[in-house]
Amino acid sequence: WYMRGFGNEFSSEDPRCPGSLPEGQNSPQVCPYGLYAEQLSGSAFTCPRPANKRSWLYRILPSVKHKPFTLVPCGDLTENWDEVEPDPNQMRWLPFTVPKSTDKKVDFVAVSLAFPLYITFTELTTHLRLKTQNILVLSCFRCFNNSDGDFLIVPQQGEILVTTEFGKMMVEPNEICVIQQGMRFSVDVFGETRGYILEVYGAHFELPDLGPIGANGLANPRDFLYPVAWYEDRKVPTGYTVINKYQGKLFACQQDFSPFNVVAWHGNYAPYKYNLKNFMVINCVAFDHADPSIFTVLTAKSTKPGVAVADFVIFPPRWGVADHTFRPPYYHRNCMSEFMGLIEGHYEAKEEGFLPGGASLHSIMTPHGPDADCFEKNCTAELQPERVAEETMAFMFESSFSMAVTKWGLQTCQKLDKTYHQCWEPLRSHFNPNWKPSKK
Ligand SMILES: O=C(O)/C=C/C(=O)CC(=O)CC(=O)O
Ligand SMILES: [Fe+2]
Repeated sequence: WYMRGFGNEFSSEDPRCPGSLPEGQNSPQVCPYGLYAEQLSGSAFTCPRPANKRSWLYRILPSVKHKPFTLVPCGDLTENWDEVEPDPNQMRWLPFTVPKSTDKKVDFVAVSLAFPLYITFTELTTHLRLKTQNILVLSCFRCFNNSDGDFLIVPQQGEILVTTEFGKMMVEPNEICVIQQGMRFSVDVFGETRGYILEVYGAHFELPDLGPIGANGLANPRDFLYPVAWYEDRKVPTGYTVINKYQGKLFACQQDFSPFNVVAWHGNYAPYKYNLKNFMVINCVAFDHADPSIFTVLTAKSTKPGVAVADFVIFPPRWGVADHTFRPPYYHRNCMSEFMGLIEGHYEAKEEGFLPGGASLHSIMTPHGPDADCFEKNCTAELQPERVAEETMAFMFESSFSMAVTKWGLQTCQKLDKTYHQCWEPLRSHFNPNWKPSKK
């Protein structure tokens, strides 16, 4: 089970150790059950209260007890990290291949982090993440910790079991989870598994402000689920590896016990999950296509008011009812970068070619919009109320930063759809210089 809310002051004890959370203070001289107290700070100590994030962990051994970190050699996990190529073209990728469990690099760390699709070293990275069965190995003997930023994980195929210092979360397609900077975690999969990861630096995800919408709507705080404390007191004499991403490089260290040894914790800095089906969709009920910001689930704000490092936006099933309107997304150029993925179904602006497990990238100011089929169909469609995106879940990582696509994304993955631009080629001029407004 889980605790509900968004960024609350939570507290949780593993039921095997009642009273393990110290009463009335964070750092007693001796903690209950002989535990160590450890604070994890997700914000500067002096951040204003609304942004101040920290948790207190009460654990069997503190995380400092480990052998020194050493760089994971290049040519292994980080080989795809620094080759980046700017390219303003519209890009689309066919569904990414799920590596076979016999392939060499197939745990969460190896597969997920070795293949960044695009990178800016300032504020965010998108990883296209694919993985498979033997992540088991990872959860028993390896965990991961990101010192650089936060991960937002979007499983697309197969459920994942995320074990963290705060407890366990089962996350299935149509759910997302967020694991913040510094949290140790591992991932188990149960078959062919694929998903997307967005990494942001320097900001945590928060719920967007609602302005005139009012106090309720979009993603409601009560639908976010936080894990409850769970510990294992497991010695690993053969060595447990902690992998640490620090300044864009991977480091590994050994310790002789499981890091998932937190018996109790309290605080407002913890991982969480959210089911996208709980999103309260708001849409136009009169005319015109509303801007996609109405579909923002979570936002990582930059220091400029209203400008996000990255927004996580979804396009869920809903009603389309706008009168005298071209209902699909309009043609546009955007000062933000738009990376899209598809969890299931058919996206309205691209019925063909944009497939579950694939992706598209429309970079800053790169023109894009509905393909020719979609345009022709929708200028003549009879405008009845109709369901849009039934059985579909598309999403967008939208960022104010420009992206450079890695060599892995351009070549190695072999999924770049070189024909993407052709979906707009049939668009033809309908211009008629003799057009007259119709008499009312
Ligand atoms: O309002 C929306 O529904 C989407 C808005 C978008 O910007 C996403 C796209 O750019 C879609 C696309 O044409 O690929
Ligand atoms: Fe767009």
